[in-house]
Amino acid sequence: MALYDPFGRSINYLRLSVTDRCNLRCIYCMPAAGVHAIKHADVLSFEELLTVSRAAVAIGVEKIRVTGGEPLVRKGIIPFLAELATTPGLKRLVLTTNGILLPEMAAELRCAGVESLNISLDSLQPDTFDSITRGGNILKVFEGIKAAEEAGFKRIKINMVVIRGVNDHEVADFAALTLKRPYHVRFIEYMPTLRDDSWKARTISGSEILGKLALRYSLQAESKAAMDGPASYYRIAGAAGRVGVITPVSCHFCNECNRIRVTSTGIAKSCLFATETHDLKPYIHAGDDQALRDALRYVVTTKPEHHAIEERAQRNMTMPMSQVGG
Ligand SMILES: Nc1nc2c(ncn2[C@@H]2O[C@H](COP(=O)(O)OP(=O)(O)OP(=O)(O)O)[C@@H](O)[C@H]2O)c(=O)[nH]1
Ligand SMILES: C[S@@+](CC[C@H](N)C(=O)[O-])C[C@H]1O[C@@H](n2cnc3c(N)ncnc32)[C@H](O)[C@@H]1O
Ligand code: SF4
Ligand code: SF4
Repeated sequence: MALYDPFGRSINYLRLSVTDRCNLRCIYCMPAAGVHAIKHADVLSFEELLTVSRAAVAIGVEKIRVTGGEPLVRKGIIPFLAELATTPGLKRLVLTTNGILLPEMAAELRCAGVESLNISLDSLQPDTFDSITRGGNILKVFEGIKAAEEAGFKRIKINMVVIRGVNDHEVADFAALTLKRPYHVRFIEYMPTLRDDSWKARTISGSEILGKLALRYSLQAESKAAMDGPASYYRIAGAAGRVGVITPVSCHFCNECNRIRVTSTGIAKSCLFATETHDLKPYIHAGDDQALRDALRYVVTTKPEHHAIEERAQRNMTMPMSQVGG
């Protein structure tokens, strides 16, 4: 069953946040003091998350990306993923993680039926990584990537949020990772989701990033596969992997948006930046699957044509990504 929004976009992708908690505190995602943790009682149980997922698949979702917070810190995540993977009609189950817990969990994730991993890594230098994540141990992420490869994950995507003056000098080094390994290294434009009066100076556009890479490498544009997310991809001549840019700020992809979001508290959002939210809990708690499906269909009808990042930033509207799922 195909699901379309009012702008004719096919909606087949759900980003499901399973927790707001995290073992890191990245400077662009959470305030220094962290965010007020949501009470356990307000977080959907795994059974409830499965109910939402099944309803989404029943109305046309074919791909679910599990995210957070850090999805791997939630106790019981592996059996949950194994159950989710068996949802009839679900074609692809994927997960986004900061990689810290992958050394011990990569093999279990693979066995549970997760098809591919997106791993966030914003620096290759221990000190810079430590200051971006406020204390993270980069060696765990390196080990995690290795463990994911050993576990048989074929398509490992590495996400780097590029921030001017912080890590932009590492862009070419990240691209070099694709020369020998089949990684997809994606450069993400920094979005002002927390209060940041100098965000425009700190955000580096996808085209500037590609310009930097073109100084060192010859890049060939690559086509996208069905159900792919927002990245545009390129290959350095002869490289095993590819590089990509995700340009939420310069807004090159809202016209092909294919997704809705549900948070760990059962709040559905039609857009990452939507101010209107839809509480699914009443339908989940009532055990009314038909009403839940109708509510999700309604969310799709409220999808905006594009985001309003600038207006939000001007009005100092903040949104820790750890609560929405990125
Ligand atoms: N504005 C906007 N940014 C998004 C959206 N989806 C993903 N992003 C950005 O892209 C980052 C990386 O997202 P991922 O979790 O790796 O997922 P993805 O790139 O959508 O997924 P795949 O292409 O399926 O691998 C997010 O953290 C956001 O910064 C979206 O719908 N809107
Ligand atoms: C919110 S995290 C959740 C999953 C997991 N904890 C991780 O870091 O991969 C998902 C993605 O959001 C991205 N993100 C968070 N805040 C962002 C911002 N202000 N601008 C751009 N990307 C952001 C992160 O880099 C990460 O790739
Ligand atoms: S980006 Fe991911 S790892 Fe970093 S603080 Fe946010 S949720 Fe945690
Ligand atoms: S900003 Fe909103 S409309 Fe644009 S791609 Fe993201 S979720 Fe879709």
